[in-house]
Amino acid sequence: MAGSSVTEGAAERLGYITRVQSFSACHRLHSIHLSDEENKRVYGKCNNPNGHGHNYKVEVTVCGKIDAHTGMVMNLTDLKARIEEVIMIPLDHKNLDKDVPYFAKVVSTTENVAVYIWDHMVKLLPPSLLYEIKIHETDKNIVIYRGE
Ligand SMILES: Nc1nc2c(c(=O)[nH]1)N=C([C@H](O)[C@H](O)COP(=O)(O)OP(=O)(O)OP(=O)(O)O)CN2
Ligand SMILES: [Zn+2]
Repeated sequence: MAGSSVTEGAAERLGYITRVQSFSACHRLHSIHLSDEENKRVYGKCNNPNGHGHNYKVEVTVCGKIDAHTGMVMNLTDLKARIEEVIMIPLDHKNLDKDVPYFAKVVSTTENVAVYIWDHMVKLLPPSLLYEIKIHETDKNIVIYRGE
């Protein structure tokens, strides 16, 4: 089109960018809202008193306009720094239930880990930029949270 360029065209386009981060942690599925018997019934082997571990893989996706001047939705190096703050420092090599105060009363399901990450990440990013937190708890168990 006359008068436009590839760079100008990109200014109106939305991009989704994702940074992947792995962390290791242990936990036990045990709800303070359930009796010991109910906990055993609901969570089965995951209610084992001494817990179990995961190598979680988290995908943090942001969505926004591709800036005409920088060519970026946001600098992935900045996203990496936020991930360090929100995921690695508080969660990596931790016992989620004992080391992370948030999970003292909130059961450490992967759904709730995703909510935890969303709630902390959203405060550190420009408004409306965070799109999705996807967590691979195992190769087969995957949870998505989009702030809804
Ligand atoms: N809705 C949820 N259900 C379960 C969660 C969860 O976070 N949200 N978590 C667990 C356990 O923590 C557990 O670690 C899952 O283990 P497991 O079923 O053994 O994992 P795999 O499916 O990968 O194992 P395979 O035996 O290879 O199938 C349980 N439920
Ligand atoms: Zn587990």
